[in-house]
Amino acid sequence: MNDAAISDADHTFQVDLRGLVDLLSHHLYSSPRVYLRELLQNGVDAVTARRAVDPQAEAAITITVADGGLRVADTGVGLTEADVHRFLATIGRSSKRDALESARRDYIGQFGIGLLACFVVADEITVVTRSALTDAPPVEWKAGADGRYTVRTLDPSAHEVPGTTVFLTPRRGSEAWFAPERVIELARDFGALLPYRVTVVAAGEHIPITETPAVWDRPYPTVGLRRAALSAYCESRLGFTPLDVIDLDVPLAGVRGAAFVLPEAVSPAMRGKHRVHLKGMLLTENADGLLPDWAFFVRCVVDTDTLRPTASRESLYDDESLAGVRDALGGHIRDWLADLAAHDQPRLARFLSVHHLGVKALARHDDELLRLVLPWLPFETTDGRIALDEFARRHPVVHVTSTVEEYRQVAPIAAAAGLGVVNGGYTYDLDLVYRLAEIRPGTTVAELDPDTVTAHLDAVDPAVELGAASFLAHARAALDPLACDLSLRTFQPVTVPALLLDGRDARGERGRAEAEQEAAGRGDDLWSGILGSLRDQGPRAQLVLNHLNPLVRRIAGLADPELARAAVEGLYGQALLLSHRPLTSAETGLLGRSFLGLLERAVHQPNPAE
Ligand SMILES: Nc1ncnc2c1ncn2[C@@H]1O[C@H](COP(=O)(O)OP(=O)(O)OP(=O)(O)O)[C@@H](O)[C@H]1O
Repeated sequence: MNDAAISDADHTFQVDLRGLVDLLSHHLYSSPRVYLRELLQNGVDAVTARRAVDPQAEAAITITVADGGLRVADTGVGLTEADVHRFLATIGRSSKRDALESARRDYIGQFGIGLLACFVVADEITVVTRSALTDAPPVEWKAGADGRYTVRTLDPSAHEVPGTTVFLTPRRGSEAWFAPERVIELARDFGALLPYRVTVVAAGEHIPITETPAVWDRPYPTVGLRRAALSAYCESRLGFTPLDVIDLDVPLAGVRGAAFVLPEAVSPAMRGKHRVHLKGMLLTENADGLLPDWAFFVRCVVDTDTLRPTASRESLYDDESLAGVRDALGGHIRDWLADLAAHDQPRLARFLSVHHLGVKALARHDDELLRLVLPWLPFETTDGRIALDEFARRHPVVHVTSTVEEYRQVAPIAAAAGLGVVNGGYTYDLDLVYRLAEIRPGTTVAELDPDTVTAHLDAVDPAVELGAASFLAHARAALDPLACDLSLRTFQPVTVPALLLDGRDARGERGRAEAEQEAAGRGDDLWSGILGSLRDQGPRAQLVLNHLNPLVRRIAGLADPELARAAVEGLYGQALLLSHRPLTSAETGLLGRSFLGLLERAVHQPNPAE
């Protein structure tokens, strides 16, 4: 044999089973509890395979907890000795993958690694199996976590009927996974919806595990009883009493189940936590991606026979089928909402009082739904917390603020002056209010801008304006570098001396003015020149002084330029603080200057006693 012949020889990969089991237990499965799921699943698939050839064959899986160990027996198809070598002893090989496409869809398993999950809790697996397809005697397969296995033929009396029994003894430290109550709990969790009868036998007692048909598939005499049964199911499986129950049924994707409306508001960021069964077997209690993001107000329990699991079988494979199911389930939730809007407004109102945020998120992308739920969606407005549609009926021009602070400060004054204002500062509200114009012809939506508010405030008597001319000239000169105009008006309440109005554009202008000053401070003439040239085009903020306010009346009479400047800067600063906006460095400087200037004047007043 020459060198070339040696190097060309075929070699076979060796698998280090210990390394593989370590990988599975620490990186693939989230908990050793999956060992029971894999055993159950193999039992179910084996029965399915047997029933494909013998539809009348018994279909039962019995888990017996005894002597600290576990025995899982099924009445499935069983294995011949050749099958044992081929399927049990070959990692990654699955008889289900070899099956015809049509039959493959009936099985839960597909990867050929599930049995290894038993090595997460046991050092040895013993399988005694007898094929239902041949007359071959039973075979025993004993495999160790070190990768060695033995196969021997048994006397027919060792397994009198076809089927398979798997024996496990816990590894030291894993005993808790074999405790009867733990086994019953795991079996119920994973197996309650399986299509064949599953029983746990512990201390001589036979405990039924399967509760089929699923609660959503059972017949009920009335709609009320059905709701009550589903609510109780939600309580036991998801831990809350739902506000409402929505039936889910997507026949094309073989998805059935229910969506339960959460009784309390949750953050839109809190998604997932859906319970998904695959052909009855619980896949995960934490499925994400099953519903559109906007449907964060429901939790689902579904059974599906088309969605694909990942190899860990603990989440759904994110593919086109899942996307299709997500759309279809989203459609169900939307239809439910539309139905409430049309036929059951009290229930809709109860739902909206908890989940209006979710519905607003949904309605933003869905005109039809927006039209449907709009009459009941609550918004904060100057007419109180009312529906947008009702508000639009009262106010042909709907003014909206883009921040909560702006609303708090300006809306009461604007409302007193006869303007209708909606607070657009909360999540989604601004978008929705603007969309109103498209959906409701004849309605105008406008940002609450400084000019509109000022125009609605009562002008002062021309004689008063004339008397304050000197003060106003000094004050305007003081505010000009801040890109702010000044006007004198009267408005309620009298306790508010000044109102600072700056729409979104004016805020941009304030930023520009700040940048210009900074550039000038750095001696950057070119940049400050460019910024300066933009100045005249920029919208300006408005400081509106309230001539009903006694302090303002006195200030308006000031003739001393220095005092007038300090006073108006003080009023500007106070109005700015009330608006809760972040201060620019120029504004912080102005506030400090004005406060100290006024303090200085206060302490320099001649003492009448002297
Ligand atoms: N109880 C059983 N009865 C009959 N055959 C079985 C049984 N358990 C396992 N097998 C055979 O052993 C093969 C490997 O099983 P294993 O659980 O490792 O993988 P799988 O079920 O095919 O796929 P998955 O990794 O997705 O669970 C199966 O395909 C099946 O042929």
